[in-house]
Amino acid sequence: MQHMTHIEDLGMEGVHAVVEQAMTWKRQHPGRHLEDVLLGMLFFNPSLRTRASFEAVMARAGGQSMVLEAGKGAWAMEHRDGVAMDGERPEHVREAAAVLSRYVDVLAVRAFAGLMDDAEDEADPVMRAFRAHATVPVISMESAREHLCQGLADVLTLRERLGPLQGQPVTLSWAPHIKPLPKAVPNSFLLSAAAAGCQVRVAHPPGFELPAGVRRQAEALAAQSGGEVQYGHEQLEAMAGSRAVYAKAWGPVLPLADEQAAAAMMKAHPDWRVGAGQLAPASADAFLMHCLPVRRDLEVEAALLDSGASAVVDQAENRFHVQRVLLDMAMQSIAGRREVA
Ligand SMILES: CC(=O)N[C@@H](CCCN)C(=O)O
Ligand SMILES: NC(=O)OP(=O)(O)O
Repeated sequence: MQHMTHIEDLGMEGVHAVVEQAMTWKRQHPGRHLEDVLLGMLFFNPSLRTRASFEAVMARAGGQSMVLEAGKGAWAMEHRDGVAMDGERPEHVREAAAVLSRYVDVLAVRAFAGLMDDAEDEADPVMRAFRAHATVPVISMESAREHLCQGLADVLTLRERLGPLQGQPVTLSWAPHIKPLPKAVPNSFLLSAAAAGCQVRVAHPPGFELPAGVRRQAEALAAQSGGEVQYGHEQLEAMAGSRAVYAKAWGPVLPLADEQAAAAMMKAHPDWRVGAGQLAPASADAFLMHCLPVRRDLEVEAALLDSGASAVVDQAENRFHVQRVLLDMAMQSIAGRREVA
């Protein structure tokens, strides 16, 4: 049984295999390869693309999906062990994961970062609890540490537009926001682009460093793939000659003294908003990436989003294509031992 929640579940070769298979299936539809498969989706947070793309894959491939929202329709859920459940969460992940596993073939979970403590978010306690207690494959729909499906769709987008990715310079740029956002998307872009062999440049103002464990892992993947990872505080410098510019808001290094200080840090660098000026030092055919949803004229200039340089809708489409492959791999990993006939 194969869980697919973190890049370590796939490794460098797995990232490559998923992206190449997705490219093949984009050209040649694989048909109803998920016939009779039931996907359970459990959301702790809102979603447009993730929910719609997983539901679309299941419908198109002959399977079915069911959606539950923890704390909204379904019970609010505790994930910690060893605590008396005397608060607002009546259900524990231990039972929820075990019970849902009796109904569905694959369980997909979205549980964003708590944004209180970087070490805790990096340890990814909610997703790890589902991995530990589900008896069917678990797929992450974004957790505290990573957004695996997004990172894979991002690499597919790069691969389609740039061809072989070895040594290709791509820039991940921090962007302003009204409040701290999770680091899962930048973490996963860094990890998957490094695994794909890119020269990844990460630019952010001081105080927004990505978690040390993620950076170490990205460097190890780059060493394996022949890629490279660079960090800097100069946005325009990081753009020079870049083939793609990924704009993303993420929160400061935590724990921070108070929420207001964190929000102030997010608003303190309005000149980091990504627009035509930021793309100017990049290569002439450089394109804009963003995982969406994006705040127009706050994170990214509306005119750039509306221009031919934007790849954000293609990126969102590619979620469908990589998830189709992940679901197929999940089913292959349990061939012959399904819980429900
Ligand atoms: C606005 C917001 O909360 N964005 C979330 C989700 C992005 C893609 N799923 C984030 O930045 O992680
Ligand atoms: N990019 C992404 O995961 O979008 P949603 O949050 O809308 O699912």
